[in-house]
Amino acid sequence: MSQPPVVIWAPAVKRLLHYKDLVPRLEEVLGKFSKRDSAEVLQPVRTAVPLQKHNGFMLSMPAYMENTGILSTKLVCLYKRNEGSTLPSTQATMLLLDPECGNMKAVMDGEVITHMRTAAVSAISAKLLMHPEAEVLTILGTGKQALSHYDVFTEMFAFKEVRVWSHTRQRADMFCQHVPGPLKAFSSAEEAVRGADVIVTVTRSTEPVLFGAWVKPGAHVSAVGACRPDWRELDDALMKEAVLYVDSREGAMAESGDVILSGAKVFAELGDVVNGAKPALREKTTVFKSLGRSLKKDRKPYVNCALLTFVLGGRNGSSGCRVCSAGV
Ligand SMILES: NC(=O)c1ccc[n+]([C@@H]2O[C@H](COP(=O)([O-])OP(=O)(O)OC[C@H]3O[C@@H](n4cnc5c(N)ncnc54)[C@H](O)[C@@H]3O)[C@@H](O)[C@H]2O)c1
Ligand SMILES: O=C(O)[C@@H]1CCCCN1
Repeated sequence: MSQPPVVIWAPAVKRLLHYKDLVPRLEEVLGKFSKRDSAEVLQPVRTAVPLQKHNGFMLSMPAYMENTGILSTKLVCLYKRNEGSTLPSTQATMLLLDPECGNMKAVMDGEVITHMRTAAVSAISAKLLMHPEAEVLTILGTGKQALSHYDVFTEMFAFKEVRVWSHTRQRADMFCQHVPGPLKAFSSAEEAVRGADVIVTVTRSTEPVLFGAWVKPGAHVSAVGACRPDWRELDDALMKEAVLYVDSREGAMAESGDVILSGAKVFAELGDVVNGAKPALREKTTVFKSLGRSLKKDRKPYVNCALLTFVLGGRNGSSGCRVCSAGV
């Protein structure tokens, strides 16, 4: 009989997972994914179950990395919470299985993983695409993703100024009180954005919150919210003017309202840039549209929780996963 799975909850994930390890591993897997080699990263269609009664979705995101020996799935519940709700809008669990015999090796909290993975991929986009002398970072949104993006962007880059906007001034002020380091809260998104070199959009908005007319030419945008085909965070002007990078072409065409509804053309995947197959056009205005997974009804591999199991549960010789052998 197989051993019961190891349970790794949020405090342990926080202890184990560090951006300095996560960022290079994610960069490596983004590159592997863009080569479309199914022995490297195979992530079939993500299934989305609408929870109409509760205004949400349950997403099932399996992944297999044959060469690395990783089999996993992430389950995400995504809710459109009412304003003022204290419940998280995104909740996630990860299951790590042994690909040799199918037994479950670990059950992991997926919330911290989702916060950190998403922010780390945005930071990779900035590393590759922002102007090398970028000085001003603006974050639109003040939730969980805003915090993880603040953490990794300030760890990796030396911005002279960090600005934050939320759709209520109170939220922006609260965010500034809770994070260490100098931050400026703004009541107007336009004022927060004008002159910024890097802009991160991490809101639950379904309408544009960032407009091309405000964006400084040559700025880099990491657009993280709006993950449904009819949701927007960016307006048409920005989507059409900017050079568009995505995590997956298939995902962007299937899921991103910003891409689908604006008719913008994808220039490259981040993995293409990592692989040297496409250039990083730093001097242009660039948008990285982050989605993390695909709903498209095809069998193309995709990348998301595979990235995290690669980091958390990479094979350690023949003895099984690092997480289990570490006995966490
Ligand atoms: N791309 C990815 O891989 C990925 C991963 C995780 C989350 N997300 C998305 O990122 C977004 C943020 O996630 P989170 O976990 O930080 O959520 P959260 O609920 O913690 O924070 C959301 C923020 O959006 C703000 N907001 C809500 N409605 C708004 C509106 N109409 N206009 C402007 N701001 C509004 C809230 O005040 C809050 O600051 C969500 O859309 C989520 O689905 C994307
Ligand atoms: O890839 C993810 O994990 C997230 C979950 C929430 C919606 C957007 N994508």
